[in-house]
Amino acid sequence: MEMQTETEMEVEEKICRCWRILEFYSGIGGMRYSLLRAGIRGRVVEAFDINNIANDVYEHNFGHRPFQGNIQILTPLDLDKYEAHAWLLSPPCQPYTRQGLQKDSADARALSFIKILENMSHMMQPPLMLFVENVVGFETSNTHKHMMEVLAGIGFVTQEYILSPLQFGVPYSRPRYFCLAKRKPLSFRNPSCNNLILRTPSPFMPSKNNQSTDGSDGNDGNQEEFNSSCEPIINFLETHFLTGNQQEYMTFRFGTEVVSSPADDGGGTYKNAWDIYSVAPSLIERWGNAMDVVFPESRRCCCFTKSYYRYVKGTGSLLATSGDINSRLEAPSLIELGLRFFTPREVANLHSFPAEFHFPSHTSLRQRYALLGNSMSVAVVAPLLQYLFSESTTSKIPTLSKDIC
Ligand SMILES: C[S@@+](CC[C@H](N)C(=O)[O-])C[C@H]1O[C@@H](n2cnc3c(N)ncnc32)[C@H](O)[C@@H]1O
Repeated sequence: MEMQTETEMEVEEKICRCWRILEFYSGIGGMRYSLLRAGIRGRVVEAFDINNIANDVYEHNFGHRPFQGNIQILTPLDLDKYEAHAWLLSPPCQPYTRQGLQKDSADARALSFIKILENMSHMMQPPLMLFVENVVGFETSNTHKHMMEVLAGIGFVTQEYILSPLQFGVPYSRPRYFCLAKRKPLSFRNPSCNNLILRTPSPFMPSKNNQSTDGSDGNDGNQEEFNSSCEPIINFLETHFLTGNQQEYMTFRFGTEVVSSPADDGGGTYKNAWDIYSVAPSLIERWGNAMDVVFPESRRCCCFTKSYYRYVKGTGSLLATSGDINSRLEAPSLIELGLRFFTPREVANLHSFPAEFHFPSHTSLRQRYALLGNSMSVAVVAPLLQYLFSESTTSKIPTLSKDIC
């Protein structure tokens, strides 16, 4: 009995030591996987998303169904009740994408984010830390300007980054904007980066994998420079889709270890995988010139968008299953390269989602691609979160100390 009480106390103490975190626009849980990978002692006290299917996936993987509804309806009082120390937000990016109309704050999809920012100014206890993810282009928007004004008004100090998985050894080009904000008296470990937009992870990751991109165009800096330090795409492929030669290559390079998950996506529904992932010759004939073709040995592929698989132009790379990287030049036609789409599991691997991540069986292939396309790179977000939560010692916590021992 005594033992039992002791254990309970330990458990309670552990819970007490957690940061209380809110995850807005939770989707399929990219932020939550990043928190896990970062090893943050935090508890997601609530997640919020309007999308039913995204919430199914989140619940399937985390055992908790996010609050389903429009974030816009949340009041300062509602938000205060969560007593959260940190807010993680990845609002819709369509208002700011280069391909879109760039309606910015006039786009209805921007309203919930603007509303939640404004709510912060009216809260009794605004969060102590904030993390925002969006597309490149957000940093020049009106919404961004408004965000910075609100944050400054309630005593936040900020650091901003534009980073891509290519800078973290992952052969995947997905540059994204990130804002890290801490409310005074909390401070960043590296305050010399306050009020700057940086294109390098060096302030928080001074290691061989990251390379300075200061002065780049925001699209990934010097691609060739990154390519040499990235793993080959083959490491992210489902091994049961590899050809005999490619499997030999894997065995030669990595012994018998299987790097990517060989499992199907949870439901076991897609047995004739080759058929559903191969690119139809008619599509190759029509759009071949616009296709981004990569090989298993390639060390870079393009960003997968939510329209991948529905469209081939500009939505993500296609994988050549015959020949090698030199074949692109030698092959008389793209059709000979045996092009196929990356599978959802492979896209998840390139997003650095853990092998335990699965889709519930009722989600369709298109829904899986759409949800993944909206999600984020855990390889990039995890170290950013680690940096955000570091140096936030309890002695500096002004008012919300009751949950932190
Ligand atoms: C860019 S995605 C974020 C995805 C998420 N970070 C992930 O890892 O999957 C934006 C998400 O916000 C949700 N969303 C958009 N507007 C919303 C609103 N007004 N209220 C609640 N959720 C919203 C969408 O359903 C979508 O899942």
